[in-house]
Amino acid sequence: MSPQAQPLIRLENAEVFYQQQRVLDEVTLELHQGERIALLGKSGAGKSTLLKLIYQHLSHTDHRVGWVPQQLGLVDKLSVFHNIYMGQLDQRSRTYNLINILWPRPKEVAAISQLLERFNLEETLFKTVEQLSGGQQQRVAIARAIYSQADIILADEPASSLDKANADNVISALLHYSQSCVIALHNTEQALAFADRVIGIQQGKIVVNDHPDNLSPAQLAPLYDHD
Ligand SMILES: Nc1ncnc2c1ncn2[C@@H]1O[C@H](COP(=O)(O)OP(=O)(O)OP(=O)(O)O)[C@@H](O)[C@H]1O
Repeated sequence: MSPQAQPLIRLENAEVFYQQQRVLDEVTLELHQGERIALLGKSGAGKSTLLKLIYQHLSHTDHRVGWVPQQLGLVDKLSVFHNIYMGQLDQRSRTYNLINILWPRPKEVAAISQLLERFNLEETLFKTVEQLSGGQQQRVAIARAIYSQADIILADEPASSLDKANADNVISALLHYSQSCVIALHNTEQALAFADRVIGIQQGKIVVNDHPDNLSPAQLAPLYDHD
């Protein structure tokens, strides 16, 4: 990345309040194309709030954002195919969408099946989301963000319901398919292994913002200390 590159977004002394309580405080941050960022901090530190703020800022740009919230945003009564297909609804004509919703075309079925294989979900293609486990649903939400061909994926603890093998697989798929991503995590080792920047939040303030080569698990441990 060239240091002169125009950032995707820049936050300067950003604050967020919920009911007069400040939950993000003086956040100054730039995100650049191509960066893989891990967001760390204990529960309630402000990770989701920061991701939502980043999402709001990106939605005012031309960049396509793949958004994987903690609640996943899937439609329970629809199939995995339909949920993932919805990731590209705005890129296709209304007629093509209608045809695929009623009679999924072999081309789209093949593309989505291939993605599902990456997540060990190939058996679930025409199951409804409500028939899947929490961890399977989490992987479907990530597959949908990838299928949407986003410039940047914002994922809020995408590996929280997964065992280590699936969690590693999900993170590596996110890295493989996304140009840029910001991933909120609780696992410091995972963050140090994949990210090219680690941002640590404590009580709404950014207290770490560095390359993993300059950080150790011991340096990140205070992020998880009790208040
Ligand atoms: N809608 C809301 N109304 C009031 N307070 C909120 C709201 N959403 C979050 N908060 C508060 O803002 C603070 C930051 O919450 P946030 O969800 O950003 O933390 P987090 O680091 O993502 O936590 P977790 O790891 O548990 O998801 C917390 O104190 C939380 O209670």
